Amino acid sequence: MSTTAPTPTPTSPSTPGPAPGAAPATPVPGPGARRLLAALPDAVRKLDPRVMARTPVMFVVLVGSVLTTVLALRDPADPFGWAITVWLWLTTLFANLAEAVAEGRGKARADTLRRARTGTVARRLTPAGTEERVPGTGLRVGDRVVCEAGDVIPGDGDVVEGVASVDESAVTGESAPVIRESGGDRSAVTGGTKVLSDRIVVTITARPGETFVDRMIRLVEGADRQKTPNEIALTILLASLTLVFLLAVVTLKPFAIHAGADGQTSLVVLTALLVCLIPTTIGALLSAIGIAGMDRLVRRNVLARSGRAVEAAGDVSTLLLDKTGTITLGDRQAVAFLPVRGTAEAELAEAAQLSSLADETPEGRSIVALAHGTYRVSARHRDELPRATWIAFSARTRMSGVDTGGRRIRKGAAGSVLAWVEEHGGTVPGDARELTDRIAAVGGTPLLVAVEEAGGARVLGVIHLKDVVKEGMRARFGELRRMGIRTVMITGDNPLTAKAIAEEAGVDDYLAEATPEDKLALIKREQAGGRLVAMTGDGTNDAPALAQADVGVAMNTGTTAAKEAGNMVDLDSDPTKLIEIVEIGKQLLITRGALTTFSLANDVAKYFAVIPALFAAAYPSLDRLNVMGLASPESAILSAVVFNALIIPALVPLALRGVRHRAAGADALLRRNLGLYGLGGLIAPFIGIKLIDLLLSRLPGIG
Ligand SMILES: Nc1ncnc2c1ncn2[C@@H]1O[C@H](COP(=O)(O)OP(=O)(O)OP(=O)(O)O)[C@@H](O)[C@H]1O
Ligand SMILES: [K+]
Ligand SMILES: [Mg+2]
Repeated sequence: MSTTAPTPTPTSPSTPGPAPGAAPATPVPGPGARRLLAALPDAVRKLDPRVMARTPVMFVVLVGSVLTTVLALRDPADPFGWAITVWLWLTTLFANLAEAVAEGRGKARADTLRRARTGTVARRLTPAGTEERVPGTGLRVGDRVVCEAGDVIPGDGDVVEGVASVDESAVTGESAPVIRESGGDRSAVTGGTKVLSDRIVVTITARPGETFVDRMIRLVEGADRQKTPNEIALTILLASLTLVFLLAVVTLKPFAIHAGADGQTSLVVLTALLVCLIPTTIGALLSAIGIAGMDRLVRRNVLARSGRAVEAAGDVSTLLLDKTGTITLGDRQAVAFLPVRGTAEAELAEAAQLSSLADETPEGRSIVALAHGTYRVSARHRDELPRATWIAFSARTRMSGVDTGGRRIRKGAAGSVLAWVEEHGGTVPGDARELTDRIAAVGGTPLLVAVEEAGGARVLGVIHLKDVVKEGMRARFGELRRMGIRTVMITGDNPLTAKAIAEEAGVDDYLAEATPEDKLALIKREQAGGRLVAMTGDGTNDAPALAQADVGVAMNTGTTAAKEAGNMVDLDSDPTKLIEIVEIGKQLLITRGALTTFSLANDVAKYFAVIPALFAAAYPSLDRLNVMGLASPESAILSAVVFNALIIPALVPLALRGVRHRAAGADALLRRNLGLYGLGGLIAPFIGIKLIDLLLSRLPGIG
């Protein structure tokens, strides 16, 4: 992980982090009776017709329950009517219970997060530069606050001054401290986390009540949950099927009367038949499946802002990653100054230091440290040069530097600095290329240093910035390949460095010298080909691309801009987390597909129980359909209703856990699961209904 301080052993990227705030020793309670019981009050509350109306299938069951209740009250001596009534109410309740249990997990997590939000006192800087103490809730966007060792950071913001190690475990559950610093791609801090060492100044970027933790709480509680386009489509399909069955059952009514059943019984029976035929199983489990998918992500320390992004992850075919900080540790440190022939090492080191005095990026700071520490250049401070013009680094110019005392010094990407030298009438020494290529070939980033003074412009030499590929990348990218996902590294760095890192990390392809616009264009091009694109990044220059991608995963270590732009944030800042995200997305799609198939197949079997029972008296030949040999018409119908109700809680664990699958193409998985769950759905009711019938036929009044 890019942010883990060296002292404690960092967790390997493949280990999912513990749940936010979860005590590591306590086992997570299973889907036991306790959880069901805890969810019961919520399930009852969800009987509100306005809530039920969001799931048309279950709304029909609710109406059916009310109807049979009225009928049972009119004929209180009929045990059959009461039995059907009770089981229809249970069907409705079980559906609500499924959703309530799924939501229950998030509620527990929200409670632990709320504790991270307890009131803090902020040390706000006044315009005069003094400190004043204000409550954390009184902060406004743009306020600057000071945080020192031991302080809890009072709100979300960006570090504008200093470096500090921060304990973010209150939010991420990860106990290893992380580095937060101004200038680079690791500048964002989260309110509620704790500074462990040093002093930083933070500019507040979020209003109280709209912080990251606030949003996280709303998210895990499902308060902002909206149906995804896929869920809406499936809900419409289920509603249409329900309507078709409703019409079919209504047209059965004259036949039923003709068959000799008296009007009242036939109404109960027809209601029972309708509930058996409509897709209640999937109707009951649909929202629980979606909630469980989001929850699985949260447990892997990924926050998804929309269910739609989770679904898209299941279909992603291209993954774009930025290099620095995502594939590499991102702590680009200067390790050597290499002068061109005819230039003294000391002159290069001095110029490199001077050009970096105001460069707040990690690269800039490391250059100053190297010049002073290893090359013995005497220490300077920017305040000694009040008349200097400092040129800040930007991803577009790829250069930074200073104009001072008649000298202009620039350092930056080779292409940019060479262009600058030529523009100012200088010539490029023959060995400049040689030096940059030598650094790039080993995966380092060369920064060319050049100066322009009275004598003209010239290249002084090269700074070697070293970066390290994160551990285990190659194996994880191999895994993505097996899932059918192409990985492309995009970097602002030069093609040679990009090639070296791409080969070492094992990505399929790379794009070098990419500007933010290039990154965006690449995503649009992939999408135009009908592919769903995921992007992981951390920098402000990644933000447009993160926003455009179907799945934009921002590293938690990254800048606020990146985190705002993406639709997911990985609290562990592990770029290969996408493997898990894709798996969870696939699992969500497959689970929904499998349970829909099961549900539809499952209803077919109930024809064989209910239809023969309904018409047994009038059309004895229909008894051939009674393949299950059910005891009596009443017992057959009740058995079907009971099975229809019980299958819901029986499938809740599967809906919450998700259907297991291996790394394979989505099509193959889908086909396999359709076969399995279609067949299972067809067979299960025959066995289940027969067993229930055997039990029921022993009860008085039914058998
Ligand atoms: N502080 C700096 N001063 C001058 N030049 C720099 C500085 N930092 C980086 N560069 C140069 O600018 C190039 C682009 O840097 P930048 O950080 O924008 O890349 P990036 O697009 O974020 O890369 P990646 O996508 O790999 O994270 C670098 O390859 C380097 O040559
Ligand atoms: K059903
Ligand atoms: Mg970057």
